[in-house]
Amino acid sequence: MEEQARSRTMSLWHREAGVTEEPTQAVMVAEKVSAWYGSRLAIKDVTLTIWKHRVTAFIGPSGCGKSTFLRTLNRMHELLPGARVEGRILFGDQDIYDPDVDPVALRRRVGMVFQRPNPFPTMSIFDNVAAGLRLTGLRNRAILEERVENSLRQAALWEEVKDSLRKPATALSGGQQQRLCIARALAVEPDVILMDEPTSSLDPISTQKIEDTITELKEHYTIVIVTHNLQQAARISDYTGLFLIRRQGDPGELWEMAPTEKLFSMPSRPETESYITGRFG
Ligand SMILES: Nc1ncnc2c1ncn2[C@@H]1O[C@H](COP(=O)(O)OP(=O)(O)OP(=O)(O)O)[C@@H](O)[C@H]1O
Repeated sequence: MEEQARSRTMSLWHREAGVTEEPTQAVMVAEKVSAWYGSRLAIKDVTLTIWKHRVTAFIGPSGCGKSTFLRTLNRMHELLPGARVEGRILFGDQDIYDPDVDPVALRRRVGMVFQRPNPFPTMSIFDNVAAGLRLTGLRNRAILEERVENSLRQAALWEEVKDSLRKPATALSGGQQQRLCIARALAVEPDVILMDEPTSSLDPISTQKIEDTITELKEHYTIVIVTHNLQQAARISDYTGLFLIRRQGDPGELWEMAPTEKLFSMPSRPETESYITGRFG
């Protein structure tokens, strides 16, 4: 019964968002998610669906809560002292905020890539990718090697590093380090990968490589990306959500979410039009 009600509500949201057909399965559904830093409400009542094997981008001006919302999707927000979340986030059929959900296990299925490449600096390229697998107890050398190679291939880094797997990760360029971090996230075979401005510290060529990688990855993974770059959202995402704040000091809100083509060509709200045409933000 609850399942039926949920699917009716989802259909309504989709119609509002301009989605005429449900394109794939919903992987995550956020319902009225609010998040605080101490007493400061940073995002308010965010409701949206993340679709399987699609790229969803979040755009919006600085400070409107894009990263905060992203971090609620794998319970990283709560790692900060005083931070808390209200609302529900369904991953499959389970609310990830249920008391019996292990956040560490969740983060294996909903992985994260950060703004600045953050490889483990004392580890080799191989060990960076193998680290998460070893934590799951995998010790078999042949399987480890296979998984590391596959992950590096998926992250489009294998050809560049296959002869230097024992070198320290810090010997790589910034763009290569970011693809290494993507490979590290992929190694534990997550369902969803969250990316928080993954190219903002990179040059245009490295950025393009990561964008190409994201487009290939969506065949097997669901990707959610925060980006400041509207062209990037338009190039690589299937769905785009715009976050805005009404007035300084107000919490961020999901202002409009739609298939990317629609959001950029026929937005429903005037503020969306102003933002995407560069009139503010
Ligand atoms: N660690 C923190 N402690 C207290 N407040 C925070 C913290 N991180 C973010 N905030 C506040 O929460 C609000 C949303 O920030 P958030 O970083 O999610 O926005 P954003 O849209 O991702 O911004 P940007 O595009 O600049 O990264 C802002 O007002 C910010 O100041």
